[in-house]
Parts: sequence; C-alpha cells; structure tokens
Amino acid sequence: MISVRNLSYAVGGTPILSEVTVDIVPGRITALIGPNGAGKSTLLAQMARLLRPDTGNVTLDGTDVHQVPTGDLARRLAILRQEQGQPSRMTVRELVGFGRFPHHRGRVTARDRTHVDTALERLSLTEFAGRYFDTLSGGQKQRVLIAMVLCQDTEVVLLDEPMNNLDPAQVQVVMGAVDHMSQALGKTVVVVLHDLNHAAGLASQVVAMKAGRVFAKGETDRILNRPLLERLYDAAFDVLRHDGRPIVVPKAGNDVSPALNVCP
Ligand SMILES: Nc1ncnc2c1ncn2[C@@H]1O[C@H](COP(=O)(O)OP(=O)(O)OP(=O)(O)O)[C@@H](O)[C@H]1O
Repeated sequence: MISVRNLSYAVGGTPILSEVTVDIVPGRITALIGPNGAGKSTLLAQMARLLRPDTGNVTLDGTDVHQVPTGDLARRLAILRQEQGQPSRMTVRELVGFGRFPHHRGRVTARDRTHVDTALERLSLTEFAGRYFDTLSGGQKQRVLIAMVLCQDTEVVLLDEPMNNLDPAQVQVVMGAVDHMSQALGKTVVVVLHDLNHAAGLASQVVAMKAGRVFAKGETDRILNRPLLERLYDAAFDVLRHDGRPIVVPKAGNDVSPALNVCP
C-alpha cells in the first residue's frame, strides 16, 4: 500500500504541497482531482520518488520510498508523466518493450514478449507495432506511453492525465485498459484526471487537492457532489445521476452562489 504522511514540499520558499496525508486503497483506482496548480502532478511525482519531500514521507508497504532499492522500485511501481521524453527513431514495439527492462535486464524472454503483445493489443496498437514513435499522432503516442506502463506489470501504476490528446473512442480504450489493470490484474492505480466524468467512470476513491492541500478524500460517490465541487473549483456545476453514478455538468457563466465559495 502507498501511504503519504504529513508531506510538505516547497520550491524556492513557495509551498507546493502542505501536510498531505493520504492512504491509497490497494487494488483499486484512486483519482486525483482539483484545479490547475493544485499540486496533483507534484504529489504523483512524490509517490514515484521523483521528488524528495521537505518533511513527511511516502511509504510503499511500510518502507519509505527513498529507502527502497531502485531496481526493486522499478519492478513495483510505474509512472506515466505529463512530460515524457520523446524518443525518435524507435518503433512502437521497441519502446513498449523497454517497459520490460527492469524485469529482463537485457535478456528478453518469451514472457516479456507476451507482455509486450498483450499491452499493444490492450491499447489497440498492434497495427502500429512496426511504426516509428515519432511518426504517430499525439493520441497514438499517448497510448504507446500507456502501453509501456502497462507492460511493466508493476503492482502500483501512477498515471498523470492519461486521457490527454485522446478522441472519445480512444478515451474508452484507455479507460478499459486502466479498469482492467485494477479489476482483472489487481493493480493499485492512482490517476490524475481533469474530466470528472472520467473519475466517476473509473475511480472508486477520489482525492481532491486544492492549493497544495487535501481538500477532500473518500469514495467517489461521496466526493463528486455539487456543493463540494463548487467549493473545490470555485465554479458552478450540476451533478446528475446515470447508471448509478454521478455525471458532472459544468454550468455556463460560472454563476456559483457566493455562499458556496466559502471553504469549511
Ligand atoms: N519546479 C517548480 N518550480 C516552481 N513552481 C513549481 C515547480 N513545480 C511545480 N510548481 C508549482 O506548483 C504548483 C503545483 O503544480 P502541479 O503541476 O503539481 O499542479 P497540478 O495540480 O498537477 O496542475 P495542472 O492541473 O495544471 O497540471 C503550481 O503552481 C506550479 O506552478
């Protein structure tokens, strides 16, 4: 399990995360939501040990992530970042296959190839396997990077805005792949999402961030309600229900009532 305890982090004296405490439910999907600049990507990077907190810590099954040996962490945790390096002359299959490196360390086995094929298929990329990555469209590239994460077969998967650049059909492909990671493969997934309906469709838990702090956390149904969302975003919403889950509709004109702007 990933736990974040009293984590604070500042850059140049400016607080980015303040006293963040979160327990991520193992084997489930947790959505990180909140306004631009709330600290979601920074929190995800802290979970992946890409940043070091000033105070507090992130633990993986009770061990501080900064104490986990690097090879061990690479086999247990994978992250899709918003800004990945853009490799040029590599085919889709080669790139997705890189995700297996922490497992095979240069000696590729049949099992590694199966993982690559499965990831390509799951992200509807089989037809692009021989194409160079830099010849793909933005949405196709995004799916390749997600396939690379899936291929790593880690118990923890961290995804920063995986639905970026995707058309509605490809959103469904990626949502299906992420859902499969949790439902069928039992992985613990933390995903940064801006579209609250993607959060409603995917996540069982939501952590809402605002100004570097945890604003609210809990089961998706409990968090995605109108008063809470209006306070979180300082914007007006309607929240409807469809198929037993919330549908969030932003209202035009941002006519949030003054009373709802008051944070508790
Ligand atoms: N290296 C840095 N130097 C200065 N400020 C930073 C740095 N990294 C992050 N910040 C600031 O910290 C805040 C949180 O950034 P972060 O990217 O975590 O937010 P976010 O919730 O993921 O935002 P978005 O939804 O816009 O992607 C922002 O105000 C950002 O400008």
